[in-house]
Amino acid sequence: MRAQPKASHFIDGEYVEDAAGTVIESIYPATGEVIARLHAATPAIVERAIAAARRAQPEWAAMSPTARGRILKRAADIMRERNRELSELETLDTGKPIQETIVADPTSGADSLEFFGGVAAAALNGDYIPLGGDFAYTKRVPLGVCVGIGAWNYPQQIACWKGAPALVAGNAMVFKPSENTPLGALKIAEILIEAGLPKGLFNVIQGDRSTGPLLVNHKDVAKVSLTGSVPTGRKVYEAAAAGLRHVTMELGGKSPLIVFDDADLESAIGGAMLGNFYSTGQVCSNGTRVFVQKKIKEAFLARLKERTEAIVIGDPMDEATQLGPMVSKAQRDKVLSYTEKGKAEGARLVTGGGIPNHVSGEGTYIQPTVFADVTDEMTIAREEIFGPVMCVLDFDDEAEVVARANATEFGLSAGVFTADLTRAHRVVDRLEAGTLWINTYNLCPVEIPFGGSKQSGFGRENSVAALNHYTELKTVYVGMGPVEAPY
Ligand SMILES: NC(=O)c1ccc[n+]([C@@H]2O[C@H](COP(=O)([O-])OP(=O)(O)OC[C@H]3O[C@@H](n4cnc5c(N)ncnc54)[C@H](O)[C@@H]3O)[C@@H](O)[C@H]2O)c1
Ligand SMILES: C[N+](C)(C)CC=O
Ligand SMILES: [K+]
Repeated sequence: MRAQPKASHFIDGEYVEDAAGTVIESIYPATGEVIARLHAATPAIVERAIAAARRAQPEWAAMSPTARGRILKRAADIMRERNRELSELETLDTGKPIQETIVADPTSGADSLEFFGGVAAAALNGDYIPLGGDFAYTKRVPLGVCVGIGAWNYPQQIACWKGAPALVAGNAMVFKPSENTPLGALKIAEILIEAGLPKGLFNVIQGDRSTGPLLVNHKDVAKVSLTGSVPTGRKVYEAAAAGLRHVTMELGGKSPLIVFDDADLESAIGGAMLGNFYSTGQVCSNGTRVFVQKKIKEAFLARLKERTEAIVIGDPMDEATQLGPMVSKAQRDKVLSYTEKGKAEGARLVTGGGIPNHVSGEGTYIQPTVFADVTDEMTIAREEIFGPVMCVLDFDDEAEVVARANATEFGLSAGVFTADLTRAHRVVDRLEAGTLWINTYNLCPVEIPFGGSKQSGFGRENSVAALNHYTELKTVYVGMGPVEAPY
C-alpha cells in the first residue's frame, strides 16, 4: 500500500500499533485504491495518549513562550521544505488536486506554526491592574490536555490550526483525524518531534465517531476543539458540557454570497466559483447561496455556465487538473441525492448535476453543478450539501436580500460583491456570520480570526484571538497594606 505509515497512532514521540482496534482504510478517492490500512484506537490506546500528554505538559508550560515558539517555527520550516511530499500525501488521502494542495494545505499548516511560533512571545502576556495602593495582575495560563478532532476536507491544515495555538500556549494535544483521512496528522506529529518538540505533547490517534467520545468524555481532558458538522458539534458540546470542558466548534454552514448589479462581473463569478468548487465544494465556509441581483442574473448565469463547463476534471496528481473527486463514495452519493432533490423541487439545472463520463469508474467524481431559479424554501437552499453544487437565487433590493441571507440557522460566513463600498460595509454589518468577505471570497490567512456564529459554532481559530481559546486567565490580587478587619 503506497501510503502505509509505520503504525496507526503516534504517541509519546513514537509510532504505536494496537491491532485489536477496528480496521480503518484510507482510500484514494480518484481510483478506489486502498492506500493505507490502520486500526482505530482501543480504550488502552486512548489512555496511553492522554497519559503521555498529561505527563509532558507541565514542563512544557514552564518554558518561555519564545522557546516554545522557536520549535514551532522550526516545524514550519520543515513543512515548507517537504511541501511536495506532504501535498502528494494530502492529495492521496483526500483526492484534492495537487494544484490545490501544493499551495493551500501543508502551506497553510506551516503558516499557522510560523504565526503562533512568532506571536507567542508577545501575545501571552497578562495585565497589571493598579488599585490605589494595592494592585492585581493577570496571567494567561494553559488549560492542560486539549483534544482536537478533525474533518476530512483539510486534514493537515486542521491538525496545525488546532495544534499550533494549543502548543504555543503551553498545552499538550491529542488529535484525532477524520477516519476518511487518517494520514496527514501523523506526518505533522513526526515533523514536530524532528523540530525538537518534547515527546508526548502532540499525539495522534485514529478512530471514528465511536472513538471521539472516549476523548471528549475523558476526565483528564480540559478542552475539545472540533471541526465537523453541526449534528456532531451538538453531540460533542453536550458531552464536553458534562465535564465542564472548554470547547471550540468549527461547524458547517450555508453561507450567502451576494452579488449586486454594479459588481465586477468576472470577479463576482470567479469568487462564486472559488466559493463553491474549490476542494470539490468540500469547504465549510462556501458561499453556496449565491444571491444575484435581477438585472445581471442572465448575464451572470451565461458566463458562469461557460466558465464552469471549462473546468478541468481528472487525475488529481496531474498539475492541470482543477477538480478532483469527492472524498468518498458516501459523500458523493449524498451530494447526488441533493442534486436530484434540486431537480425534483423545480430548480433550473444550468450545468452539471451528475457524474462526468470521462472519469467514471471507481473514482468518486462529480460534475460541478449550478442551479438557477432556486427559492429559499428548496432543500438545496437550506441544507449544507458539502459538494460542488452552487445555488443561484435572485433578488431585487438590499433590504430583501439581507433578510433572506440571514434566514438560516447557520452563520459561518458571508460575502458581498459590489462597487459601492458604503453599501458593502453596510451590508456586511447586517449579515449574521463570523467571517465575511467584500469583493473576494474564502480567503483565510492565519492573521485573521476564522469561525462561526449561530449554529455554525463558536470560538475562533487563527490570529491572536485563537490563543484566548487555549488559555484561561488567572487573577492575582496583591495587598500592599495591613488587613483591616471589622472584628
Ligand atoms: N467551520 C470549519 O472550520 C469547518 C471546516 C471543515 C469542515 N467543516 C464541517 O465539517 C463537516 C464535514 O466534515 P465531516 O463529515 O468529517 O464531519 P463529521 O461531523 O462527520 O466528523 C467530524 C469529526 O468528528 C468525529 N466524530 C463524529 N461523531 C463524533 C462524536 N459523537 N464524538 C466525537 N467525535 C465525533 C469524526 O470521527 C470526525 O473526526 C461539514 O459540515 C463541514 O461544514 C467545518
Ligand atoms: C477553513 N477553511 C475555509 C480553509 C476550510 C474549511 O472547510
Ligand atoms: K482517504
